Amino acid sequence: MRIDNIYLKNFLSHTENSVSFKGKVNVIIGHNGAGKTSIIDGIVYALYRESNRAKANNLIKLGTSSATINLTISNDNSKIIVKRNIPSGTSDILYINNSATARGAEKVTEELEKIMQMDRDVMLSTIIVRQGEIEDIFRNLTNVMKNIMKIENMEKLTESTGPIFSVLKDINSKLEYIEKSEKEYNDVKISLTDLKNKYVALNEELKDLNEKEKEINEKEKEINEKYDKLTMIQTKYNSLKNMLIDKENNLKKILQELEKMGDLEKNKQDVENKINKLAGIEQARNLFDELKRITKELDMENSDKNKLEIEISSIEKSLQRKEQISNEYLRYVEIEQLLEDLENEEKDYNNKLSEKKIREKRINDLREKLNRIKIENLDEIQKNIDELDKRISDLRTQKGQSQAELNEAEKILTGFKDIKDNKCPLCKRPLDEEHRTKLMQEANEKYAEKKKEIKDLDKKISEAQSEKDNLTRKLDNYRKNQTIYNQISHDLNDEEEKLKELEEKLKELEEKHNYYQNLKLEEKRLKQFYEEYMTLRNITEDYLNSKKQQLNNISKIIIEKKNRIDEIKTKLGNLTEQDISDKLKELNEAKNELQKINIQIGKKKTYMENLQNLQESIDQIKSDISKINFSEEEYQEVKQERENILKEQKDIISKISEIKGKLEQISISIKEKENKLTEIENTIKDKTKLENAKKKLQKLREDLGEKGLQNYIISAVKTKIENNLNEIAPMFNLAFTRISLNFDASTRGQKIKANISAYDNYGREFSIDMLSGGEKISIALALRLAIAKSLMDTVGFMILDEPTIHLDDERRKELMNVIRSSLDMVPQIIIVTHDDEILEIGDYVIRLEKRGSESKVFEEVPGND
Ligand SMILES: Nc1ncnc2c1ncn2[C@@H]1O[C@H](COP(=O)(O)OP(=O)(O)OP(=O)(O)O)[C@@H](O)[C@H]1O
Repeated sequence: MRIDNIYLKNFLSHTENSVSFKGKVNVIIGHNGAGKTSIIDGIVYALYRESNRAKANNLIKLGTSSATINLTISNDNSKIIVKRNIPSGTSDILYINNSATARGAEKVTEELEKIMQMDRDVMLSTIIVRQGEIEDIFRNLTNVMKNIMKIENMEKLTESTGPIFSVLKDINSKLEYIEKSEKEYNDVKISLTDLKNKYVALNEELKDLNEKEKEINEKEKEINEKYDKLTMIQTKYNSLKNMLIDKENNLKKILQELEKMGDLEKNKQDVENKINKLAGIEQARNLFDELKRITKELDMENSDKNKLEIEISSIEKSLQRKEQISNEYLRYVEIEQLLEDLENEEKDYNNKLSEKKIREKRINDLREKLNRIKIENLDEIQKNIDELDKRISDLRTQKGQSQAELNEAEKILTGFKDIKDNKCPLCKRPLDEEHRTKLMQEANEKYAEKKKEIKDLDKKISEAQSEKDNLTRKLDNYRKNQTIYNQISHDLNDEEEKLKELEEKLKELEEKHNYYQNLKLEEKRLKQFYEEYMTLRNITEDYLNSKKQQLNNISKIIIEKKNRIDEIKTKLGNLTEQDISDKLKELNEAKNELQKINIQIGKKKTYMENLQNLQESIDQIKSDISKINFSEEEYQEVKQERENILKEQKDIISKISEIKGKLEQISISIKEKENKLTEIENTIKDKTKLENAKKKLQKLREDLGEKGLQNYIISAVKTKIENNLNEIAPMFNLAFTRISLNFDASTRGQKIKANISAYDNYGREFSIDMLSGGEKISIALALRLAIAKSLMDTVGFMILDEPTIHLDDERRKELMNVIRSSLDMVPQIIIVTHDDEILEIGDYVIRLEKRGSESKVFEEVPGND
């Protein structure tokens, strides 16, 4: 069987890669972490669902949720494809020659093991060699053997933590328990007999007590009947007795009350006499009250009379005063009328007066304004302006002449510049240089002189013009002032005329105004009389008469009241107010007393009736009591006897229940003990069976031990492995003729130890430790292949993951030779390495590179570029 291809999707660092193994020696090469070992992990997972990274889910590429591995393997007859998924499930499929032979993870693994003829443990310890583990086979051989022969399960059976040991432990503890139970059985039996004896004795005692209980019950019945009868009579007797006491008490109380009441009729007569005697005093009280009221009223009338007399005298005075000031009042009224008539003229006078003041002020203001305005001689200024005008005109004429001369000079100068035929532009004669220079100089001088002349003239014109402008402005201003002056003078004349008119009118109004003012003064003087008269205006003769009438009426009433007072006083005589109130008090008390006596008399009547009834019922109760014929002594005797019987009965009953309780308790204990005995009997019954089982298990443990079956199994397969080893080893060109393999079970601890030795031509024995590095690697690989071959017919491939790791240069070279030699035994070798040297022995190279977080695969055949 050889490995053809593996397809990895989302497996560790492989996003999606397909790797073919087309050579004999296939070298997977790349840097650390490039994804090399991941390919081997893929192969192992496809074959056995085995993860080298703790758990299967760790094989899924981070950031994805599932991984896929498709492995293609083949032999001469068939092509097998294994499809696996992680997380695993029903989707795993095994195809043989394109037909699905098994489905589901477990089924696929089972079928594959059959095809490969090798289970996972054998494969992983022989033809798949993990990083740097080639020689580990020497150290682990015993374990490898146990592992591949499945002996470790046997060991587990016999270990002190194993199932045989634990069953034995269980049996031992059961036997120990049986021993203890046998002892307990005897103890229980003795105590059971004791209990049964006690039960019989108590039963006898119970019978006696039951007899006694019957007797006492009879007695109890008899005495209860007697006692109930007497109790009924006693209840009746007691109730009658209580009733009698109640009635007698009531009778006593009534008699006491009647005695306390005394001779009520006589008392009543006395009080009634007293009341009759005092009857007149109430009338005297009324008279006294009337006297008090009238006296008070009389005081008030007298005070009203006094007030009226004062008022009348004041009215008479006021009337007198009114008479005195009546002329002033009338004059005041007259003046008021006159003032009212003159009112408008006075107003007119005052208005004119204030108008006069305003006009006077205005005239003053106008005069001040006129004084402030300056008046110039305008003709003089105009004359100066005219002169300036003439001067400017002369200057302009002069400037015109100078300008013409300047133009002339300029023309001459321009004529010289444009000269072409060398003729004088003025005289048109031939022009020599000297003549030309002289003429030019003259023309230039003239030009400069005229220029200056024009400039001076411009300055003079401008000065004269500005002087003229100044005078013109002044003239304008003076003209404006003159106009204003004329206007104000005109206004002033107007105002003065109006003021004159006003003064004349005021003169006309002055007489009335003076008259008005005099009236005003008089009005002021009379005003107080007028106001005083106004306060008295309602006081009249009629008013005085009505008051006098009122005074008359009051005087009459006063006389009437005085008469009535005298009358009452005569009636009352010497009786004082104190006397009256004392007697009234006495009368009220007597009336209250009479009321109380009447109530008592009513009560006395009811008492007398009750007395009669009570006496009758007392006689009746007494006769009932004597009929009952009850004896307290007899009752007490029966009561005591009954109590004694009840006590005795109670004692017997409690004793019976005590014995019954004890009997119940004992019978429970008897039952428990009997159950215990049956239980112990059942336990003891298994003793012989358990002892036999113990012997058999001890034997089984020995047989399954390393010295027994384990040793047998290993020695059976050992010969086959040893033969294979001696067949394979020579292919590595070793200098040994034979290699032996021994498994000894040590006496101490029963552990099997593997011993490998090599023998040379001379029959000398070499232990593994004595061999060279290359020899060790060769024998280790040979041993791995020998084991593999002893379990399967042909070994199709071998996988070596980083075999050179930790090896020095020499050993690395030796290893490469060994690998080359291995090809004779294994047709396909897959080597994982980061060591370029290994490329030397590879005929197919699979290069791995990590790009980002993804592994990329590049396959190549060395020498084919
Ligand atoms: N679940 C995962 N998803 C993605 N990448 C992972 C996962 N688990 C491990 N890796 C990364 O995959 C890369 C490949 O690991 P692998 O063991 O195949 O490397 P290698 O080429 O054999 O390296 P070395 O020579 O160091 O043994 C590593 O960088 C590792 O960190």
